[in-house]
Order: sequence, then structure tokens, then C-alpha cells
Amino acid sequence: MTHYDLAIIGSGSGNTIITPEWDDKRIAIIEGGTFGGTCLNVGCIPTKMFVYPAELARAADEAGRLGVDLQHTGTRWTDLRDRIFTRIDSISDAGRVYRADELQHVDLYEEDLRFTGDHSLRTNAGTEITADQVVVAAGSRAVIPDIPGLDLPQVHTSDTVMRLEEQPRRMLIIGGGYIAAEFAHIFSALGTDVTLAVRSGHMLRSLDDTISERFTEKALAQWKVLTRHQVDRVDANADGSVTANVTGPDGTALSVEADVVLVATGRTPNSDRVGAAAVGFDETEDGRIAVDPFQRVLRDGKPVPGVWALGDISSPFQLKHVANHEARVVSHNLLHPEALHTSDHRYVPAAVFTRPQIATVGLTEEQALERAERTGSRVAVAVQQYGSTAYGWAMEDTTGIVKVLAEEDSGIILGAHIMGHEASNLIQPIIQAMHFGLDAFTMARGQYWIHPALTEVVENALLSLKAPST
Ligand SMILES: Cc1cc2nc3c(=O)[nH]c(=O)nc-3n(C[C@H](O)[C@H](O)[C@H](O)COP(=O)(O)OP(=O)(O)OC[C@H]3O[C@@H](n4cnc5c(N)ncnc54)[C@H](O)[C@@H]3O)c2cc1C
Ligand SMILES: NC(=O)c1ccc[n+]([C@@H]2O[C@H](COP(=O)([O-])OP(=O)(O)OC[C@H]3O[C@@H](n4cnc5c(N)ncnc54)[C@H](O)[C@@H]3O)[C@@H](O)[C@H]2O)c1
Repeated sequence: MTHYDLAIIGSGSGNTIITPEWDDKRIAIIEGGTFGGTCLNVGCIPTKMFVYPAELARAADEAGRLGVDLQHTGTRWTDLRDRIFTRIDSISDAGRVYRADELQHVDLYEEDLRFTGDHSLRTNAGTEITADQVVVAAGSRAVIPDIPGLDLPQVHTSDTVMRLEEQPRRMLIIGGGYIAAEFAHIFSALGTDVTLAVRSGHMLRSLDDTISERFTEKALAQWKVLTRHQVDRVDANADGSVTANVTGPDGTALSVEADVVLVATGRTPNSDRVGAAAVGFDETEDGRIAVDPFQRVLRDGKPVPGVWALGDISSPFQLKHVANHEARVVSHNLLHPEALHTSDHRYVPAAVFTRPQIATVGLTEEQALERAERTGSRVAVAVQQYGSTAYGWAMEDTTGIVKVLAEEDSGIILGAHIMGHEASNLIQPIIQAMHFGLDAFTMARGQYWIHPALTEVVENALLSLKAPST
């Protein structure tokens, strides 16, 4: 049995904890999958490397009505795929080699380890290690619903769909959340015929209703979206394709033929994969390892000394920037036990890199109204069209909106929801204002806004904040 000062389970965000301050200590980093974790290998990075070419392919649709005739004449799938993964795989390999071979004080274990005690871990093969401090950064994995046929080779998750041998002609996507929206955009833009089977009436239901409703309209206009439809089973056909039996709201049955099925029905934390329950760590209702604001793992509501968790395994957000933030907090706390930091989850933003792009931060309108009831305040809401600003005219934009919510009297910004071109960039000044306590009125009038940049739509939204009743 080898003893370490620090053991880290998971080489995604957990890998960033190995800083020069640990150079004179012994560290074990444990990775049972691909070095670098989800974001690098199968998540944020490759998806966005597909989204950008998808945007270029879609430009052909936009340009015609502005008087520029472009044509998307084809996608070289294998070139696109190989360019992306040549880059990603080499980053993953280099990270692996650095940890495994180049750092003398770090040992890399390339198999799954599970807790046998608070500070002891074992592999299935029997390797055992112990550590004074353990960081659990073991992430989450795709959920596969219990639907007959989802074990067929034509059925993929986000882990495998980006590495397909050839671009599918037809794809059925099960789910209506982040991953469904992003892959519908990618594959459809590149030329695949995309159908989505969405359980509820709207896509991206976790977002503000205005965005979810307007996005669903846009989705219906560009993909085949079967809202309120449930996939009952998937069967293989003799020609290598599959047929999905789908049931609609009134019980009507439908068959959807596809070459590939993408299951995008959420991700579950890997708490079971590290054996968290066996050693009695607290878990949340949705199976995450429970932590306190200092990222300390809890048992019976109290911190387990020297055991920390971060990222998807403990976070309700399942976002890389949150995992990174929590890793910075854990990193500090490991080295400064006398002055612990807490994680800041007040205003967690997110973007969905679909078409149109979406970005969100803070409360939805529904949540803001609930808050107003509790606090006795009033909510001001403004929805500004991109098309009402000069840059929006230049784009002839008919889709983009910025919705902002603020407390009516104080102007405290409660939330912002943007759908349209570069939403993920446009929202950043609002995230900054929320974090640094800048109210909507000061934010709007207390600075220059470049004319005629698209940011003027944010300025105008802030200026037109009005209470719903006025
Ligand atoms: C398709 C897709 C697109 C995404 N796009 C975005 C995006 O654009 N922006 C964004 O913010 N977020 C995005 N996310 C979410 C983001 O990828 C995750 O929130 C983030 O990667 C979580 O990081 P983590 O460090 O918690 O876990 P991971 O990076 O998943 O690392 C955990 C690692 O632990 C390993 N492991 C698990 N159990 C064990 C064990 N018992 N022993 C040894 N090793 C173990 C796993 O193999 C894994 O490599 C996306 C996710 C997906 C799937
Ligand atoms: N741009 C980003 O930041 C980004 C991109 C992709 C993924 N992610 C992260 O990854 C997480 C997982 O993404 P996701 O899209 O899988 O999850 P999600 O929670 O966003 O969406 C899951 C969807 O599947 C549906 N669903 C669940 N069970 C189902 C079933 N049995 N049958 C049919 N539909 C079912 C849900 O109604 C929902 O529409 C996200 O929550 C997000 O945090 C982030």
C-alpha cells in the first residue's frame, strides 16, 4: 500500500490542483477513463470545435437575404473530425505523459479506484493507496434511459457521436436539453437530417420561459422536433439503419427511421463509481456527493476531515467554469486550512451553443417573481430585440432578444437571458455587473457603449426596464 499526501480522483478539473506548491509532496492522480476528463475529450471543447464550422455552414442560409450568395456544398466529415481530435488527443496524451512520466512526485493510476475508508482507496484488481487529503473530482456520465434497443451499436451518447466513422444521413436525438440542442445544430448544419424526440412541450425547459418558448419555435422551423413525444423502442433494420417507435401526446404512434440515435437525456454524478455511499458520505436527492460551501465532503451533515469534492460529482450546475472555480477553491483550502475560501455560486452563467445561441445568468422571470413575493419588492422586466439596434439592422436580425430582470426600485439586476448572435459574449457585462453589485441604471448610463456595436442591445434593454404592471 502506498501512502500519499494528496490523492485526486479524476483528471478533468482535478488535474489543475497539482500546482508547484505541491512539488515537495507525494501526489496520486487517478483516472479510469481518458486523461483530461469530459470537457477536453468529449465535452465543451470538441463540441465547440464542431459548432464553429457548423456556424460557417449555416452562414450560407443567412447571407442570401442580405444580397450575398453563398453555398454550402458539402462537409468533409473525416477531415473535420480528424482535425478536431488530432488536436484534442495530443493535448490529452501530453497531459498524461507529463503526469505519468515527467513529474517525479506524481503517480498516475489509470484505473478506477473506490473508497474503502475516508482516506483509503482500492482498485478492482486490489491496488490500494492511502492519502492524508483526498479530492473527489470524478465527474458525471451520460444517462441511458431504460428503453428497449438503446444498446444497439447505432445508438450513441455525446461520448461517441463526435467520432463516428461517417456523417450520418439521418439522426434521431432523444432529449431536449443542452446536448440535444447543440448536436441538433451541429449535425443539421453539416447536412444531417435531424429529428428530435422531446418529452415535454418545449426544448431547454430549465431556461427562462421566454427563451424556452422562442427557442422551441426556432427549433421547429429548422429541425423536425417532435414535442410531447416519447421513444418506446428502437429496432435494427436489415440495411444497418434503425427504426424508432415513438408515441405522441394523444397516443398516436409514429416510426422514425435513422442511421444514428443520439441519447441526450441528462448526466448522472459518478458518486457510485467512487463508492461514496459505501463509506457513508452524504448524497443529495439527485445522487451528488454532498459538500459544504468550502467543498468539504459531508457525513451526517458534518465535514469529513481531509476529503473534498468538486465539479459534476458534487455540483448541481454540471458546467466546466463551475468545476474550475471549485477546483481553485479546493486548491486554496488544501494549502490554507486556517483561512478557508467558500465557492461563489450566486450568479452562475451558462451558454448553449446552438442555433440561435443562448446565454443565461441569474433568475428566470418566474423565479424573480417568486423572490419578489417573498421580499415584497417589484420586478422590472425588459425584452429588447437585436433588430431594434443599428448592428441588428446591419444583420437584418429578426430573432435575437435580450431579456433583463431587475428589482424595480434599486435596479439590482436579478437575471439576464439572451438568445441570438454571440449571446455568450453579449451577456458577460451583465455577469460582471451582477458580481460586482452594479445596478442596471448605473450600468446603462455610467459608461460608454460603443456605437454601433451589438452591445447596444444590452444597453437598450437596461434603459427600458419597466415593471410588468406599468
Ligand atoms: C457534450 C458536452 C458538452 C459540454 N459543453 C460544455 C460547455 O460548453 N460549457 C461548460 O461549461 N460545460 C460543458 N459541459 C459540461 C462539462 O464538460 C463538465 O461540467 C465538466 O467537464 C465537469 O468536470 P469535472 O472535473 O467535474 O469532471 P470530468 O472532467 O468528467 O472528470 C472526471 C474524471 O473522473 C474519472 N473517474 C470517474 N470515476 C472514477 C474512479 N472511480 N476512478 C478513477 N477515475 C474516475 C472519469 O473517467 C473522468 O475522466 C459539457 C458536457 C458535455 C457532455
Ligand atoms: N454549453 C454547455 O454549457 C453545455 C453543453 C452540453 C452539456 N452541458 C452540461 O451537460 C449536462 C447534461 O446535458 P443534457 O442535455 O444531457 O441534459 P439536460 O438536463 O440539459 O437535458 C436532458 C433532457 O433529456 C430529457 N429526458 C430526460 N430523461 C428522458 C427520458 N427518459 N426520455 C426522454 N427524454 C428524457 C429531459 O426532459 C431534458 O430535455 C447539462 O445539464 C449541462 O450542464 C453543458
